[in-house]
Amino acid sequence: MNRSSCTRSGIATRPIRCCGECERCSQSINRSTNRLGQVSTGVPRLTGVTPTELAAQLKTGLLSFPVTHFRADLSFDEPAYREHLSWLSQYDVAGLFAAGGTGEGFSLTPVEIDTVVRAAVSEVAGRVPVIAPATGGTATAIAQAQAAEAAGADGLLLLPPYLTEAGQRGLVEHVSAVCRSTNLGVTVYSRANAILNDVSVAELADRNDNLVCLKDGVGNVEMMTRTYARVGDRLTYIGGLPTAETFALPLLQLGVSTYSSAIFNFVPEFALGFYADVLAQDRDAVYRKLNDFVIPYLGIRDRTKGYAVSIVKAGVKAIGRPAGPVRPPLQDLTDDELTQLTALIGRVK
Ligand SMILES: O=C([O-])C(=O)C[C@H](O)[C@@H](O)C(=O)[O-]
Repeated sequence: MNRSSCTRSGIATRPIRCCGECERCSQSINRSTNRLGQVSTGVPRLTGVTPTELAAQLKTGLLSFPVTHFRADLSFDEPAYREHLSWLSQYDVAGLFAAGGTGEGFSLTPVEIDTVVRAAVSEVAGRVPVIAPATGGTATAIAQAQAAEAAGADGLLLLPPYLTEAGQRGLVEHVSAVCRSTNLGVTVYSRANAILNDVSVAELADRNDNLVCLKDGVGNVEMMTRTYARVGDRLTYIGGLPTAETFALPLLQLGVSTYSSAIFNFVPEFALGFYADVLAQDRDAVYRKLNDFVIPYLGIRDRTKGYAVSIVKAGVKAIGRPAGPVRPPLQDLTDDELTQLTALIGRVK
């Protein structure tokens, strides 16, 4: 990208891709590196969006968590994935989280995650920030963080490590080690076996300048209230419970300004309309849409564990944009459930 086509110069938010050469972009890169004061990974930033800029950007709109496309043999189907991102790109979102939970990041190898992230970075071409996943134990998550930076991702989503339970002190050290390993802005996902309390979130925010977002996958009103009371606007708060629309209106009152939308994959206009109603705090419209679609959708989703992801792949199939099967240990919806979902989607499309 040459200096004259740098899309960051002269605009406040989107698009965010940086040329890395013009005065504004060089300053941005230097400011980011100096301000973090952390050990450099030796990997040059490819985008120049600072952690602070990323946090500000993510709260300007809905967040897209695309499914990851597989062929019948369960290999990654990059052309179909890219086509899906290209189709979704006509809609206005604030960020794209590649290979997150909905994207079955937990079922991808590190090499596959790198391929998916690079495909997303290339396809999105700087229109919105691309956030890459990091998961597993600390060493694995650090390796993924560094791969994400090298791939040109704009941020990192740190997912819970697998299997083991952990205390708050251990979780703080895990998250801090990953933050120290990267210049990218980090979103930590508090969920499952890695639920952070308010004291831990505050300590993490103090210790790690590049920890910029907390994604809440718990929905504990007291804990969210305590967290916002203690940490305030130092972080951007992202609603990340399964089918996040369900909780979006009440969580807005608790400082959670945006959320990850899995249904955006197959009913993007409905998802964006819902988000607009939430922001406008239009209770009647939100509850109408919950009754029309979201609550009946939960009725199908809750039939089997793991369906929160499987039903999204079924949704894209229902609208004629199949993304292939889910990988085990998830299982696909039955034909009967797919028929019910297709009818439900027909009510709001
Ligand atoms: O990492 C993920 O995909 C999530 O857990 C976010 C989802 O998009 C969730 O918020 C949802 O199902 O709406």
